[in-house]
Amino acid sequence: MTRTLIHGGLVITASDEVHADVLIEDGRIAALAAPGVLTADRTIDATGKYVIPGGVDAHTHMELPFGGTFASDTFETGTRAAAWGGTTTIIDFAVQSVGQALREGLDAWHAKAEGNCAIDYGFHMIVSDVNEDTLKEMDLLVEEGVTSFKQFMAYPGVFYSDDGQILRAMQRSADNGGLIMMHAENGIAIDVLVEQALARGETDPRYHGEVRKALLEAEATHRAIRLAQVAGAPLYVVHVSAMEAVAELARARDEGLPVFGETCPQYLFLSTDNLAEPDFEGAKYVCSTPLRPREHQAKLWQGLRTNDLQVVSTDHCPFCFTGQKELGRGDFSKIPNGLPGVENRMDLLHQAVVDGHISRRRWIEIACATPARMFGLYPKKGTIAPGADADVVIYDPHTEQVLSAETHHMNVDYSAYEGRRVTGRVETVLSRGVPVVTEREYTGHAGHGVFTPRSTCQYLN
Ligand SMILES: NC(=O)NCCC(=O)O
Ligand SMILES: [Zn+2]
Ligand SMILES: [Zn+2]
Repeated sequence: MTRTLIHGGLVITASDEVHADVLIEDGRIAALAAPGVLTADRTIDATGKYVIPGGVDAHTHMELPFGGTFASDTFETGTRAAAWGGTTTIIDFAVQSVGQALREGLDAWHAKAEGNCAIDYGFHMIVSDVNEDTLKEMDLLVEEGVTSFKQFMAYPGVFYSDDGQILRAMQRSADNGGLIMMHAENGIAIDVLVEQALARGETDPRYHGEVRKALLEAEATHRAIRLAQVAGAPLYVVHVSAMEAVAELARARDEGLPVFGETCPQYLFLSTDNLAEPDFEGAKYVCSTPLRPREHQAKLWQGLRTNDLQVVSTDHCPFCFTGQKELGRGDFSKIPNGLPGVENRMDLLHQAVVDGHISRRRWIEIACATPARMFGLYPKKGTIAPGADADVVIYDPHTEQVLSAETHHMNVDYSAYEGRRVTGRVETVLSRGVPVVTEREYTGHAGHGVFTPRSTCQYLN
């Protein structure tokens, strides 16, 4: 059994910052000790670097079918890119199509992922068809480690659930311990506004942002919160972008309700200015919930600082500009929804530390520890402590890099952050003690990553 020592770095977790050596044995963290005390067969020098837990990205969509095409990252390319960006666990969304059993959808996602992943992975289950059978299946999924379920108040005719279906799923999750994750936008009202905009000849990407109004995100967020309250269930609202939705979450949390919110780097760093880029370039930034005017960003940062928002995930859902985003030329509603970002999250959030939006420990909390706790993976994932999986990143906080499609590893022909200069860079990544990225060379392989069953949300126990 090889013993590896990470020597001389600043170990940062959600709760501590300490100069310590980290001993790894048998894929797990064996000990932390004062520098120089421990010895091992192999030593990684982390002098002047941060030693942080591998990122936990709780919201990805590899190979998602959407709008007549598929998200362009496979589990192989997407998890490799995640590793390059310092993320060592993803939780992807298996899809139940209408008329299908949950089991069928989940098995299909296992088949896509198994043997192909560079890093560990889990699944949430998208529930598109709430009926008696589906509700019973939810209990079984919780038992096998798929403990969270996404429902959509948007996309009528595709993923959409009405309020009755949502309430029934929430009641079930209140019983079986599952966590409902909500895409909170009033999709019925949005579809009316889409039709009216197109009838006026408003077809450019920027109209995607105009019809998907902040008030319709806030209204749906409020409705989801109250439905969860009636059901006696906890609630996690995904990809929050509107400040009015943050206010709904803050109010509910002040009332003591177990509601949680996630935002994404695109809402913190990009805006409707990007959606308005000419020559159809705005299509690169079409996602739902949509990018908002800049003034929303300050409220999202504030929400992250005050813990009204708890998690930053990517909602990584890449579509190439050529051939995929282009499906919506002349009709913004046909642009496949989603942005690439699984490789960029840890760096962008480190830049937020540099810019003074959050502290170093909060960086690790929102990107590693809290998503692990929220989705039942802690302390196996999300921290550096004896017994935890040795998912560790050596992070160079000083080197500058320029984000670009020329250099990224995601299987997509553009970067949403093209040309952006950030300070900090992943140097080495270990997944269960195995080097996946070694001094900026890829040393991982497809099939190293394994399905990781999860317990229920650890904020409710
Ligand atoms: N977010 C987005 O635009 N695409 C992925 C699907 C979803 O999360 O709603
Ligand atoms: Zn969504
Ligand atoms: Zn998503």
